[in-house]
Amino acid sequence: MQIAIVTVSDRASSGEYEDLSGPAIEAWLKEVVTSPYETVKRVIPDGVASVRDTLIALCDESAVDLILTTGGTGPSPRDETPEAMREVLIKELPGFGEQLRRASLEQTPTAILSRQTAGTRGKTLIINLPGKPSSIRFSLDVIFAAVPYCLDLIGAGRIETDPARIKAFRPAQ
Ligand SMILES: Nc1ncnc2c1ncn2[C@@H]1O[C@H](COP(=O)(O)OP(=O)(O)OP(=O)(O)O)[C@@H](O)[C@H]1O
Ligand SMILES: Nc1nc2c(c(=O)[nH]1)N[C@H]1C(S)=C(S)[C@@H](COP(=O)(O)O)O[C@H]1N2
Repeated sequence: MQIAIVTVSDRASSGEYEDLSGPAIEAWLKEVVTSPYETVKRVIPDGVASVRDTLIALCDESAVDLILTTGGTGPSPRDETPEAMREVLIKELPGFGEQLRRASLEQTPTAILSRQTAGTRGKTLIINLPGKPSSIRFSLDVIFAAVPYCLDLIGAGRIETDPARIKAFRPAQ
């Protein structure tokens, strides 16, 4: 089981500030995922080509099971993660973005500005999260129950979670 964490940020990738969002994802996974996995980390600039090429390489060459991206989903000119997703995904799973916006709107009115989505390419599930480090824990908390079953369905590796934190939902077969 390989999980990739991709930080999409011009300033974090240039060293203007320290990447805090990637490490926040890593810390959350450490707390919640109880089955063995390896992490692959990338910190890349915004832009369609940068995000598309990184995601395609992680799917097609590294064959990672799950990719969590953070950043680049807003309306600013350089926010192009969703445009890159369009060139990468074979099947879109819009429910992840819908749930992130629905839940986040109860916290902040600017959640309406987010264009996060998710989907699959081969046996890889890719999910976008917002860029703000403080949004990571909340975002993963509201979507992750559906992730292990989605990985089962696409033939990716199996994930177990600490049920005290996230109860993975697998419908009875
Ligand atoms: N990876 C990150 N690490 C630390 N702080 C971040 C990161 N991504 C975003 N932030 C913080 O959250 C704020 C809002 O996030 P947003 O995604 O709009 O960043 P941004 O201004 O587009 O970053 P950039 O221009 O570098 O891509 C940023 O101003 C920054 O303070
Ligand atoms: N839970 C949560 N969702 C959130 C936010 C947040 O702080 N918390 N920020 C919003 C803002 S201000 C923007 S612009 C969009 C897109 O953020 P991104 O460009 O960093 O991906 O996510 C939104 N969703």
